[in-house]
Amino acid sequence: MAKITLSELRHSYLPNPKGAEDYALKMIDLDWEDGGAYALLGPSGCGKSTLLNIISGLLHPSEGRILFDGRDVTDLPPDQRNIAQVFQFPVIYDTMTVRDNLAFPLRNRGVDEGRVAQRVAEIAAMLEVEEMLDTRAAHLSPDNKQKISMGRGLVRDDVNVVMFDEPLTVIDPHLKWKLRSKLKELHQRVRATMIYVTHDQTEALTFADQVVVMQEGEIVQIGTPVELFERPQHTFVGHFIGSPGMNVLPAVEQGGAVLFEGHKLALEGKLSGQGGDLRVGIRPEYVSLADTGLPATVRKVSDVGRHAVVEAMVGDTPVKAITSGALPPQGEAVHLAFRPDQTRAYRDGWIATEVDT
Ligand SMILES: Nc1ncnc2c1ncn2[C@@H]1O[C@H](COP(=O)(O)OP(=O)(O)OP(=O)(O)O)[C@@H](O)[C@H]1O
Repeated sequence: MAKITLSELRHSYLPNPKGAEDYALKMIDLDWEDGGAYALLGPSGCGKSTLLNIISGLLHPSEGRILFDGRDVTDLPPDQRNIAQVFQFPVIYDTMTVRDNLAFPLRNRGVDEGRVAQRVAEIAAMLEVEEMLDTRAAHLSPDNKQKISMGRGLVRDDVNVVMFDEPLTVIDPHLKWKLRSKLKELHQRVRATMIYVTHDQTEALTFADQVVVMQEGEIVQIGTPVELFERPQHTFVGHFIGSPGMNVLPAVEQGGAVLFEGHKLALEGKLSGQGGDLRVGIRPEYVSLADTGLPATVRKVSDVGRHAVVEAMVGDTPVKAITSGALPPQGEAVHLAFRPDQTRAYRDGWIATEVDT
């Protein structure tokens, strides 16, 4: 396994790119540490596949270098990069048995049969597919085919990185959670460097120790699932992660204070920077219905099981609060309290409050 360094990477699909908008990847500087479990998370079109294809060598970046353990591999073709990849759709040989499918990547590399048998047995046990080993792959369900496809990605222990590209797309929803936690467990056992690409926050947060969040060709935050939830560095992260996402509210600055709909807000710390489009971000988990606070009118209440989401209008702006207490009826006048240590300012999307560490 290897540490993977992406240094000053940019990529444009256009022959003569001009402005930043012509780049599918704007400027990526990133280290993937050896043995880490990473997720690359972002909406459709943000550049995930472009980045993955650059790492695997299917695509040559317009600018920048890719290093594996410090060795420059930018000009190496995919077959010399020693990468295992698991795709959205199963890549297996239908006419072969499960055993031969799992053995294939090893035999292809000339691994001796004793070691092949041992490794296939280990992977089959981890994936709990031992009883299928002699079944022809054509007879497997789509879920099991994808499991075997994952097994093929994990069977070699000499690869630099295992990359998963939306591997649960074809999996039945009720089996997804099982395979998700299985993959996490597999990473803990094999300790390979793994990159899991997805647009699904639950998949990313369950699998990864570190989540790399992308938006429009840029990395907006790298952090643990807790860090992304607790202190979003960008409004996009706050909104994209969480259910519902962070409230992102219009704000104005007045004499060093931050006002939302004319009300002064207490923030987590000192306001930093200046100018730009000022917003306040607070997660619905940290907004509560209280006796005092911002006057609001309830617009909608959605009971989602263990808690409810109350949406209330403060002036012209809707604010969401997650509450488990008594639910107010629609149209009721209420007060909203914001937890100050979870209330942050953002300028042009980026965090603009400082906390003492
Ligand atoms: N072969 C291509 N030629 C031209 N533009 C492309 C090509 N592939 C991707 N793009 C553009 O590059 C940007 C990033 O696309 P990319 O496929 O990397 O995003 P993604 O995050 O992987 O999206 P998805 O989850 O839908 O695959 C998009 O604007 C896309 O339209």
